[in-house]
Amino acid sequence: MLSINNFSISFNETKILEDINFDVKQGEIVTLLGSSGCGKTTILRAIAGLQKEHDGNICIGDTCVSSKEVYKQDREVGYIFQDYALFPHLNVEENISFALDKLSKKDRNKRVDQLLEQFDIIAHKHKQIHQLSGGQQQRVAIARAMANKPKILLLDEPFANLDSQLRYKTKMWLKNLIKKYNLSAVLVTHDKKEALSISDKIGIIHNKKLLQFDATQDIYSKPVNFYIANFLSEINILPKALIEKLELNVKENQTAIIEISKSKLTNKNTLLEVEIVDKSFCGEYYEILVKDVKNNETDELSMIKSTLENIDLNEKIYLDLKRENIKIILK
Ligand SMILES: Nc1ncnc2c1ncn2[C@@H]1O[C@H](COP(=O)(O)OP(=O)(O)OP(=O)(O)O)[C@@H](O)[C@H]1O
Repeated sequence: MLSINNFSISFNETKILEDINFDVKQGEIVTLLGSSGCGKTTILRAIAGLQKEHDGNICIGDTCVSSKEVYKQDREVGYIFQDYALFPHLNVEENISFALDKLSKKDRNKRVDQLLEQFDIIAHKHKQIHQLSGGQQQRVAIARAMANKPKILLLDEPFANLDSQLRYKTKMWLKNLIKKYNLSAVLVTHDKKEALSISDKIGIIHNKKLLQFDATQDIYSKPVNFYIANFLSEINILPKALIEKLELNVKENQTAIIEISKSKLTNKNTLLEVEIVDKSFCGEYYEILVKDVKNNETDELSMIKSTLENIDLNEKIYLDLKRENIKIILK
């Protein structure tokens, strides 16, 4: 449905994105994830035809366009902006009608009422935008983006302005909407939990490049490098002493990692006895400074993040790290 090919872009001679390639199939939700300023919105704007100067091409269905070639109206794309971009001087009905200027007045009114019903905002039809809650404003923005029955929805940080309760509900609602109408959606966010919970596929952008683009489960379980692993999950980097003790084959350009949730301490003997030297509470886990008690020759301390659940601190304490949970990946 949507294909981004060799997409590169510079602003004021500074390269922002380089050779980006990915596809979005019909019915698929793809999330572009990356830190602030990495170029996520720029990709959405280019897909919508709002950012015309770029290299490479963008294909929607069978139509491939490079810079400047096709007007955005032809692209069958609905764009939901981060700040919703509703017109403050128009009411709800007028905001949605605005997107339907090609229809007759009668058809326009009919379609607006249909959308207001569909998005459960009919009661707010005549309200001004400032009279709506954040969640209601978002529904108006989505109704406006859906007005022309687009094939592709572009969503820029769609949950950023909602509180956590509403965020969860809206996420599920939006996911169902996209699936029900078999749309393709590209969503951008810097929130990894959001990305993991809504997406079929995730692309991670860093240092101008799309580092990895994969199905959500795959990118989470098989990150190609440390940046991605660290971005998507809470991990421990195994200290050198532990790598040696576990006889792991870790090359110069590699690092060994394990998720915090799989980094356990136990009172059962695992042969990796440690002494807790210090601990700091960090909410979901503790940062624990441990010393290898078996190795008297070294005073080296290692930091491990773990919970202290089911641990008797007065007994001998051991690290419990299952080999199959340790990943060796590129630095
Ligand atoms: N029209 C423009 N002219 C010059 N620089 C621009 C323009 N648009 C974007 N940029 C720059 O390109 C970079 C990427 O911006 P973009 O908005 O795509 O990032 P982002 O990943 O969406 O960030 P955020 O998560 O903070 O919204 C930024 O450094 C930004 O300042």
